[in-house]
Amino acid sequence: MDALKNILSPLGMNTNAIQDTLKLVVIGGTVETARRVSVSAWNGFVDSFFLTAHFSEEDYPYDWLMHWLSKQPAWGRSREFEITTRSVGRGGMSQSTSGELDDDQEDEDALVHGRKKRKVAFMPSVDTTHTIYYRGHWLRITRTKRYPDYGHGSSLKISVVARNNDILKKLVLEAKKEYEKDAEHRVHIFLADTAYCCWRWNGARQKRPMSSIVLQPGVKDMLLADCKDFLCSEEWYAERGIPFRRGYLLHGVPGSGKTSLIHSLAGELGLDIYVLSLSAKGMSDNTLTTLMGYVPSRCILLLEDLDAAFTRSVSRDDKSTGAPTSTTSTAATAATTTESDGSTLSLSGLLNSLDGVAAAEGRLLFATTNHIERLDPALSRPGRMDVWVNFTHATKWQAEGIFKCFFPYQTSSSADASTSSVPKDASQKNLPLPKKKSHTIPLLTEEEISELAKRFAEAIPEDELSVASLQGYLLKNKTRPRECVDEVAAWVVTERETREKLKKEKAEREAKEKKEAEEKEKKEKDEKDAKETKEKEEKEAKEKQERKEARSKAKKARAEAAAKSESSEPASTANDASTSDATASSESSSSESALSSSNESENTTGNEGDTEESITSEEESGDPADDKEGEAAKKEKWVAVKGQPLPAVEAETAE
Ligand SMILES: Nc1ncnc2c1ncn2[C@@H]1O[C@H](COP(=O)(O)OP(=O)(O)OP(=O)(O)O)[C@@H](O)[C@H]1O
Repeated sequence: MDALKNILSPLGMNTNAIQDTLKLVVIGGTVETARRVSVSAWNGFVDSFFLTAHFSEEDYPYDWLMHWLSKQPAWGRSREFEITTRSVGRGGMSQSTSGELDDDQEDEDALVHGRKKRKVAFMPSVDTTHTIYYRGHWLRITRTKRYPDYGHGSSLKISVVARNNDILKKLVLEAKKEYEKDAEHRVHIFLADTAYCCWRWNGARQKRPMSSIVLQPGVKDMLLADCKDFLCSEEWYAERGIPFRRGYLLHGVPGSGKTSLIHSLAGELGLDIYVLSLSAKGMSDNTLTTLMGYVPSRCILLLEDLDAAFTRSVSRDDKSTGAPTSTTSTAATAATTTESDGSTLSLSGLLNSLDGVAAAEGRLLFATTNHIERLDPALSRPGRMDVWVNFTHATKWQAEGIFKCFFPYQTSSSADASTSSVPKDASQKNLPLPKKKSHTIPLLTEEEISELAKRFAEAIPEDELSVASLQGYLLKNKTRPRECVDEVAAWVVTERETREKLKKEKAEREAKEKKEAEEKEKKEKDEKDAKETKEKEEKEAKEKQERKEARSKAKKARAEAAAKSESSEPASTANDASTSDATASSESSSSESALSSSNESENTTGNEGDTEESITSEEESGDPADDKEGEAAKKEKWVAVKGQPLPAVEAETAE
């Protein structure tokens, strides 16, 4: 302190005030450090007595626990809330116990201004710890967000003071049972996320009763029995060494009930549906294999519009046999197709992921397609697609069935009642009763409905209209059963006309597109040809120009040589004859060497020069102006080499 005083005193500062401040800093720091150490020591001490379980949002137990917690009053009494309109967990269940903001909780389906009321629920906020008493133990529960910036990735931490983890096991089991009980009436849908190579829960749909699907007699029963039989035959498959998988190929016209049947089967069998689109952006062999590896054992794996993936990008390498291949060969064939969006998928990759080692056991594979003829036989062979079902346009039998599904009838006991009765018809026995009267449907007797259904079916042409279009017509007339039958014949005519019109328009559009494509192709070809011709002409002109320049250069050189020899001539005349001859011959040889050097310079371009020279001599003969110049040059040369025999000069000129 004294040392500090010594330092500060020359600066003229109030040393007492600074000392006090420093004391405060030191004391404060010591107290805070002591507090932190004691808190962490206490936490460590407490944690040493606690068993802790972590539940991640990506996995099912998180949903079970969240669902269970939503039923716990203590969870609902939390003093810090997150208010949400989103349903909690995959079950789509809101936090019923944590308090609803709606006044009339009973009227769940009520509409406000034509929209369904949104339920607002309280949820304990993240990063707060709640204590819940459960079976003689205090549970400390904390919900945390692992990636707060991205708004997802919640996890749950449950700690309990206990000797072993039995209490946690019991808790998870109980939560699971409750969750499954509540989810009994729903089908969970998961979609493939190609970006993160995982399955994302997409919602829970109400189960669709099998009776609402109208197919040819026996088809539904056959499929249901087959699925049930498969699901309980694991041992049978294991004993025979057959992979425990089964594939169903539902093919046929659009709007014939393929997807609806799968949803209905999932509800009946209590399975979740995992939907995979092979033509999804970023789908590759590796992504597909990884996704297949994450498919749980008892579920429905749905590959929709299988042919669409093939027309888009999937191709099969020539060598592939369609049998399961090794990873190396998959990687090799993966390179066969690469889309601009980065999707790389090969048929070998698809086959490999369907029944390779990483493929899940115990799953039911359902694939739908509108164009079975486009599928590779390796994909649809037994073992991959064991059961094939063809879906056609509506038959009269189906028309009758779907009519009965739409219009419930009254029983004799409730003849005067204003509500619909429970249908007795076997095909309608599973139809849920309407919760409340939403529109006025006249209740007809069973006989009348049967009669109307028959008349309706008679008016529907066999195997011409899709069941979806019949459903559309019935939906439009859902409150007018009698008028619906009276007007059906006219509707069929209109429908035919519309279809014809659409067909014609489509044909015209296709023809137009084809014509446009052809014209475009022709135009492109013409443009290309014109461009090529122009380029050729330009090249030729350039070459000609270059040759001309070379020629004029050569001529200039010759002229210079001739001029030089002319200027030296008077001097030579003064000398004696012998000297003159010698000089002349030496000049001539120098002019020759000048000429030959100019020729050499022309020839330095190699082969091109050779060609040029031959062309030049041809051109020279054809061009009168050049001829004149040539004559003059010859004359000059003659003057330059006079005294030498003419043929030699000519020969040289020709050179
Ligand atoms: N056989 C059927 N029984 C009952 N409803 C049907 C039937 N076929 C079609 N529908 C109705 O038509 C609509 C379309 O059916 P769905 O999507 O199942 O047809 P799809 O064959 O899968 O068509 P796409 O091949 O175009 O996918 C649904 O609303 C469904 O209720």
